[in-house]
Amino acid sequence: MRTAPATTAPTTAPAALAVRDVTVRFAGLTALDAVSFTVEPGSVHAVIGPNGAGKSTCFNVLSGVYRATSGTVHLGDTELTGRAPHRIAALGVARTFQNLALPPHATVAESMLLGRHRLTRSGFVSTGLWLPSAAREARRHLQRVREIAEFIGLEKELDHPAGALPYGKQKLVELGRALCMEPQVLLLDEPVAGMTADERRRVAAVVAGVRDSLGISIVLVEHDMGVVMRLADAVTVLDFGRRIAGGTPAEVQNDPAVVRAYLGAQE
Ligand SMILES: Nc1ncnc2c1ncn2[C@@H]1O[C@H](COP(=O)(O)OP(=O)(O)OP(=O)(O)O)[C@@H](O)[C@H]1O
Repeated sequence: MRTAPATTAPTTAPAALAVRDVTVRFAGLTALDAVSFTVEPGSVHAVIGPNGAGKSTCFNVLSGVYRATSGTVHLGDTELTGRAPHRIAALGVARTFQNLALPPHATVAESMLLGRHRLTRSGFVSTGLWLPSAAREARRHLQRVREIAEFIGLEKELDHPAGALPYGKQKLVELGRALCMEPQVLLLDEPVAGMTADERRRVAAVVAGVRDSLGISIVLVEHDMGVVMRLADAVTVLDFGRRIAGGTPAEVQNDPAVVRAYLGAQE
């Protein structure tokens, strides 16, 4: 992996993502029950738990897809609770999807450029008329896309159709697109699911690089315990919608409640 590209994000102090007493109820079922945790700036925070524990629900609340029944989510002083997904993205919380969500015929560069949309000042009219200011802006965005592609090791594929790349690289394109939004927080939904061991290692290295070189906080919902234990600085463990443990990977691994939850899930 290359050295980190300088960020063009606003130079505000990195903010913590604070989840406080978040409850989500679906018709009689409590999917999340007063869950609290804090994602420290520049850390990888994993949310784990057996099937049905509430991980996806938590992810969907953070990204604005689900509305919490009660509780709050803040990024620094900014309240994210109840905002629409595009507003949350604009406030600096970008996400990737569990299933691939790339436009079918776009190149890697075009797919990543989509992530620049909210940072684009020129409207469609000036871009369509190819005004010099719009052309300058387009060049700047493309340059940034190139830097990020280099950072994630996709610079050679920029002009390839994204959909024709191997699965692992397509997932990296999605990650690149999210990085193109210059987020403060990146939400990764099972980033290594369905990957080969090589692809998993590569994605894990890129995620570590995003934290270490770009200082972006990462919330990781992931089933692969090897990846979680290697990458995470902190782990929140959910079971039946409740937070049953939290701490470093080593701490939660030896927590009797966590062991019980996972053993119970295998019965
Ligand atoms: N939209 C929904 N409507 C009704 N119930 C839901 C909805 N989304 C999730 N649930 C329920 O909430 C609970 C938590 O589900 P969730 O998908 O968040 O768990 P998870 O930890 O992500 O599970 P998995 O590891 O299997 O993906 C489950 O009982 C699930 O059936």
